Amino acid sequence: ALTRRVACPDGVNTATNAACCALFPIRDDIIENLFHNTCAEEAHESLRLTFHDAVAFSPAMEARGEFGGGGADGSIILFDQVETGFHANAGIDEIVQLQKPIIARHNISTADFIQFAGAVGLSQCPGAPQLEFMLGRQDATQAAPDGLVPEPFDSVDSILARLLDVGFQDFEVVWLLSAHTVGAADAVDPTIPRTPFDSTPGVFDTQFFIETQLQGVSFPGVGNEQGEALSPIAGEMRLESDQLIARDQRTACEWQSFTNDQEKFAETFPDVMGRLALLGVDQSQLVDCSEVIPIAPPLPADSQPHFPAGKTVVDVEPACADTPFPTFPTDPGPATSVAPVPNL
Ligand code: HEM
Ligand SMILES: [Ca+2]
Ligand SMILES: [Mn+2]
Repeated sequence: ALTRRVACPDGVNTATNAACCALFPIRDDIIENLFHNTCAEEAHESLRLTFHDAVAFSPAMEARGEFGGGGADGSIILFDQVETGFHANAGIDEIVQLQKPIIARHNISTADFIQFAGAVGLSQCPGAPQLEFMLGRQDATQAAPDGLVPEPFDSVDSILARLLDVGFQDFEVVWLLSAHTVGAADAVDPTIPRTPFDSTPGVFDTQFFIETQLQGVSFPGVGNEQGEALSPIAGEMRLESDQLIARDQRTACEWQSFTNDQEKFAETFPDVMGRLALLGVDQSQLVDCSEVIPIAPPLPADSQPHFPAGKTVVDVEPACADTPFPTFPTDPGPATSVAPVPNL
């Protein structure tokens, strides 16, 4: 069936719902002036911000009669004096300060902007699936309580329980952690800002799942910081939580299943990110504006799942009892060393 589209006042775009027209100039503004058309620090931090705003929501606390946070309600920016001080939000003040003036120059709720910017930011990353964007969140009237955002030194039990509280099963936590394929750490070891979680932090590929299954051999900086595990290659950071979730019996097979399955991202990541973006949100008035989210470029033509140079299957610590670890070609050349993510 043909979908009736309305012409937007900008004379350029059309939309299935007129309410979505307002998003085109915001999208173009942030692609140009926040992300600089690149999947780098600002796009990565904007994706992380969607999680830290939304996951601060606890039905378990509400059931005990306590305020459990408002979820995807913009509180992390609206009450940034409180929430950027939480230990789990270390370093998030930088993207908050970059997003604030952009929100001020557009007519959009802070809650919507955070989720919108995360989805648009991800579209800058080759290989990423298109995320849904629903418009119409109400802004927070108070800060979220501390203690709801998982930390990299938390136990697997605690991380899985926290995410189950907001509706995610064990295997869906693995789906969510695909985000770390475009990520780096600034605060885990502050002497080495923007140290990536995989060798391809500018690309939404499966390398994160392959490389986290390699035996860790060294620390990239000072070493052995809280929440840090040994990493397999120079310049790469491994979070203790990623190390443990990759090896836990509840999650290891799901983790391994991503190593050679780029297509799997298309059906899994939008599902869990779409639900994350609606935590705590009154869904009765929302408008689907997913059409405004760009389609990410494809992976580079020569890109294929691989072991980093110097690594082979003997370096793998397989953790899935059901299925052998897949084999991959080893990149040629001297041992891979990863450069910090650019800060634009
Ligand atoms: C479930 C447990 C999780 C833990 C313990 C965790 C922990 C962390 C930590 C410690 C960092 C580094 C922060 C820094 O030092 O700058 C990080 C980065 C990041 N996280 Fe997570 N994370 C989790 C889940 C998620 C989820 C569900 C998302 C989905 C959006 C996500 C997205 C990101 C991104 C995109 C970055 C990179 C930010 C950048 O490169 O600047 N994380 N995470
Ligand atoms: Ca990657
Ligand atoms: Mn960062």
